[in-house]
Amino acid sequence: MTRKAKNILFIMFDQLRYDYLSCTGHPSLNTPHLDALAGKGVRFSHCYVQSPICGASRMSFYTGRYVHSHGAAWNNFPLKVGEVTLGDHLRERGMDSWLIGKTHMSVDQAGMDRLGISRDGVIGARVAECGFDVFLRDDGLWGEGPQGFYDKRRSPYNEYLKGQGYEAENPWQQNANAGVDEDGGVASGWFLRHADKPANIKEEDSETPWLTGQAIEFIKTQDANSAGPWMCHLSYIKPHWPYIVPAPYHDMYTAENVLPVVRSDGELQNPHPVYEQFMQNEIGQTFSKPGVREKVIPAYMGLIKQADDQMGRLFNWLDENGHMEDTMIVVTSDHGDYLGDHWMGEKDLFHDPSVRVPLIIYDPSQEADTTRGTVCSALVESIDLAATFVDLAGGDVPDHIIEGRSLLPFLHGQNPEAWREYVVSEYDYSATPEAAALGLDPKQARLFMLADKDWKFIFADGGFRPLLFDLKNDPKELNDLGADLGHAEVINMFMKRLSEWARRPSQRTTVSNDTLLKKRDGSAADVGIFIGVYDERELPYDVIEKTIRRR
Ligand SMILES: O=[N+]([O-])c1ccc(OS(=O)(=O)O)cc1
Repeated sequence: MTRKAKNILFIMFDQLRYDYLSCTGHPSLNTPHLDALAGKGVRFSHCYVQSPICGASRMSFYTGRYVHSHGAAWNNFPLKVGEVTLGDHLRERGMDSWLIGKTHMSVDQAGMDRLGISRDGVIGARVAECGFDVFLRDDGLWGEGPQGFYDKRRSPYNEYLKGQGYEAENPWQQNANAGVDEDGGVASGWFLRHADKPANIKEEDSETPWLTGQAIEFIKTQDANSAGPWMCHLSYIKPHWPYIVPAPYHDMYTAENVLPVVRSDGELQNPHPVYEQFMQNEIGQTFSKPGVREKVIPAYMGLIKQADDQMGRLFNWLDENGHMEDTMIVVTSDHGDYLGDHWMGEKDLFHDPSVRVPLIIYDPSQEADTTRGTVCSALVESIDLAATFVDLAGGDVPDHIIEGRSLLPFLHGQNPEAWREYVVSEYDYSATPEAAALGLDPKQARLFMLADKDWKFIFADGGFRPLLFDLKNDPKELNDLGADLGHAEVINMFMKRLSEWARRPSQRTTVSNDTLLKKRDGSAADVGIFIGVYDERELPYDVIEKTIRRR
């Protein structure tokens, strides 16, 4: 029997840097389970997200479209009701599309109201959840301040913890993301100085194992109902902040395992004004203080180690239940984490620690046997996954809607024709304090990164000069050449590419390219429209006799 991928398990971690797995080069963070998956599949070494911020990046994963196309450009900017999602494409091809975990999707309520779509119906429920059917939605940020919760939804995770006997009002905040201080009080994981404490929760109750258990339950249900084929988006919140992890992971790594920081004094001298603002924010300042990385990074590594162990648990279960034979497994992240590199914390800008992500794809199909254990260095964008999944589900990828390209040819040992020469990522910081500090109108607070293997170019709207990094000679991206007149030619080349990219027909989504090509052959005369004809004898006899001159 020929082996063939039937289902897709699309696993996303949140804020997982491309270089924090052993298979991507980390020298002391050992991740044998993810490494083993890479050994059975293909690891893509140059995968970039469409925006280094969660919400915008995810909407690109879930639509296969650039941020500039779908418009949901920052966290909680609603995704337009009209956007066609991965779920829509897959269901059309007979594959279900399920969610377990985080999407950061905000519903376009005004759009739903305008079209009279209620969330109570199947269609409305899917539109409100980014095209997914929801097995479990948990965005994993149950922070609570004087004005209430960041996330107004019911927290299924808190309900689970309360069911397990945790008595706090908000055990996500008081247990899963907090330790215990010297006086027995709550040592909140929001404060980085507590990152080395064990979280005050049983390891098996913490977020990553809990969600893994949910995934196993989901697949059991599918199996019991003989359902499928399915695409399941298993979407973890970790290793995203708060940086705190339960025992035994909290002290598996020490300051000695922390990689040397990647930053230079030169970056502080005359920096680009936008970069300067982000470096100067509280996160950048804190991560630049002595000792902070040494506190935080071991916890970040512990969270990844725990995630890898949970991958071992999940892959084992899949294996025991025959699903390693029929399920494509994809592992990636929505963006990275600066962790103090380049004097930055968080993400937001375009240095590799922020915009580059790990991507591993395991395809059980026989066609993929020749590429197992290989590394593909093609320039890949996160929007390529939607195209890949649609390709796997069957039929042509609708390239007038999905802007990414299928990676199946790479997985099957073929060389796709005319692969892209550069990747694009965008950042709309119009709603941030950094934009306010720079005195920018919302229209101006936008950045566009274009990168190939040699150069990374960042166009900054608002009248600023661009940024430019010579990746061949400065792979750590420490020397911004954007103001260097000697590089005018490279900058010009990228300005042309930006212009080419910006002109793509991204909004012509209601007519396929095939339809356009077919229209060229059709004649308006066939339907009785004769434009610019001087003499009826120019037309075929029967067109005239059977239509215009007919009595
Ligand atoms: O400002 N916030 O509320 C915020 C910022 C970043 C953030 O992280 S993200 O990974 O979900 O983008 C979540 C919330």
